[in-house]
Amino acid sequence: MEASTSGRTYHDDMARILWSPDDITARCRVLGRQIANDYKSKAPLVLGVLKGSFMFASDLVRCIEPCPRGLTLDFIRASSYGSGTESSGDVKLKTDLKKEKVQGRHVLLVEDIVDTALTITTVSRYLLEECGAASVATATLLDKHERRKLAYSPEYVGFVCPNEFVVGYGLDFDEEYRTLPYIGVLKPECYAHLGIPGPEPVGSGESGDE
Ligand SMILES: O=P(O)(O)OC[C@H]1O[C@H](OP(=O)(O)OP(=O)(O)O)[C@H](O)[C@@H]1O
Ligand code: HPA
Ligand SMILES: [Mg+2]
Repeated sequence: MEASTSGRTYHDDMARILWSPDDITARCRVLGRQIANDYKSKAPLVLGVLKGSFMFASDLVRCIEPCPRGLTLDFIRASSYGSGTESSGDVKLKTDLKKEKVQGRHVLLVEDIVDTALTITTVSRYLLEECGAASVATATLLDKHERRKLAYSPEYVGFVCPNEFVVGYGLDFDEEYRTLPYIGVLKPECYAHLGIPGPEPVGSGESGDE
């Protein structure tokens, strides 16, 4: 289970839950129907961006029905946050995708979150410019558009995410909390407990209340 050595669970570390498992399931169904309709005359190559997208990709693809031309699934690894709450700015890609498998394909990237958009931009450029994809679109569960460093508008968005660091349902802080079945915000003391300063508070509000 998710208990730490002290007997605490990940759930105990949550300050607020933003989206429940039911909220997420409902959005997966809506997005799956939209994607099925948009790709009905194409055979998309759905590419999950690991690790964060592992739960969303798994749930979303089961909702993409019907797909009369077929749908193939693969993954690409991209990381830039390491153990912190800010992008390092250096997006490291790891993939064993064969370029010829991507060439001429309509790629649908699946992301857990688009935040600064450095990751999705790097992955999209790689697929279009180096692999010759015919098109690249993105389905992201969360869109934290307030934090963009590069302009990017994902085609399919589950939820608009407030400007806060979120965890759960694939999203991690220092590799933890990915297994939570919902998405939420950690208690501030969790960052101190792990020996890393917490994210900048939202806005400039000195009272801490929104
Ligand atoms: O828009 P951006 O600011 O680039 O942030 C989004 C990316 O950050 C996270 O990946 P991370 O580097 O944490 O790797 P992970 O998926 O293995 O957790 C997340 O899964 C996205 O891929
Ligand atoms: O808010 C976030 N949480 C976890 N990982 C992330 N990667 C970008 N933004 C986030
Ligand atoms: Mg991460």
